[in-house]
Amino acid sequence: MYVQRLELVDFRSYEAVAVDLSAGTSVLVGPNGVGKTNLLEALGYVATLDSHRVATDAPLVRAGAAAAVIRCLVVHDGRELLVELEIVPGKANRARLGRSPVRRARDVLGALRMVLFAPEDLELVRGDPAFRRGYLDDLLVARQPRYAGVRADYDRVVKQRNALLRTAYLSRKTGGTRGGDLSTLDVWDTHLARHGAELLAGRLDLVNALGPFVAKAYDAVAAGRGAAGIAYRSGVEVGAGDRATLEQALLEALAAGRSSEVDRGVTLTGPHRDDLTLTLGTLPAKGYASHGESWSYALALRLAAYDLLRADGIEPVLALDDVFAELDAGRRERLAELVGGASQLLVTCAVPDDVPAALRGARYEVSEGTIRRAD
Ligand SMILES: Nc1ncnc2c1ncn2[C@@H]1O[C@H](COP(=O)(O)OP(=O)(O)OP(=O)(O)O)[C@@H](O)[C@H]1O
Repeated sequence: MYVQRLELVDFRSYEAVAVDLSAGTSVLVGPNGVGKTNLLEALGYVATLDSHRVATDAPLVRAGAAAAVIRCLVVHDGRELLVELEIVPGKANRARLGRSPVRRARDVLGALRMVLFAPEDLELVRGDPAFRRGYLDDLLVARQPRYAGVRADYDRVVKQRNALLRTAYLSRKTGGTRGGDLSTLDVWDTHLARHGAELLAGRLDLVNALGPFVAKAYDAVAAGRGAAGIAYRSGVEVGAGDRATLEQALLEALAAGRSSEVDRGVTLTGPHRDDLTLTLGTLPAKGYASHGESWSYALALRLAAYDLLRADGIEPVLALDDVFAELDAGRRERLAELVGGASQLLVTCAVPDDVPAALRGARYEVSEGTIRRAD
């Protein structure tokens, strides 16, 4: 799979830009702040409907504009597919596939599979559990796009259940008599357990499949200095990990935790509270790993995602944002060997000499608002 053409209108710093790309390696070169990452972010948005940098859409739209458009032509198995997204902050995205409108933006997921590694990924190791949950769920969707629906259903149930608990909590706190009715909570428990079990089963399967790839990738990146291990940490007893057992376990955990949820006015049980534990040797990576180890770990998580998708028979686009400047010469060469065979590899850098010679493919110069092929 590779992106043949990318067009942006009012996306981030770009008023209007178009670039033709090819399979193999492309290096995007330019001084700091000219918009290199913005290009990768746009492609990442098409692949996940999310930015790797911001939680809301407003910053993605060029300052002063009302909406942004990302259009990209993806070539997969010799067939071309045009994907178009219009981002209007505060509203649902509009999307087209092959020029036909689709009902929901998430119907485009799967059209472009991409793994993006960026400096922000340090948060995968050092940050809150939400970063690691996001990593797992994005990969789940990249492998099986139907999980986008599972995730959306689960998020909706948690939101509505939280609203109910919160209204009751506030009503009690203010001594009111209205809004304290929790009679529908049992129904929400059933929905939460059903959708939660599906999401949880998907994540558990994923972590099982991913573990060996993470260990191998860390070993390759860090040259044998420590063994990386991942484990899913759930608030419920996962047993054999099948959906029926998980659904039952979630229902029981919700029943057991109901009084504290009512006391606090929030849903405390379910996959939205789980985490992915990362270890190096016998120690947790979070809180123990050095900066370099954390960075190698984050890179290993992305490379493992890339390798797992390839093992599934999907050849995703691989993008490395500002990676080489962080690495010593040995690690640069090792990484170049690991990623050199990608069907499409997009690399950004401010200093071209940071990129190993083995990766000097097509070269693009990025300057304020423009991009041009330079080789
Ligand atoms: N919504 C927006 N409207 C206008 N400009 C924006 C918007 N969002 C970001 N920018 C501008 O985009 C630029 C950052 O672009 P980007 O992060 O792609 O830089 P970069 O080339 O990757 O830089 P570096 O090498 O430092 O990582 C900044 O100048 C920023 O002001």
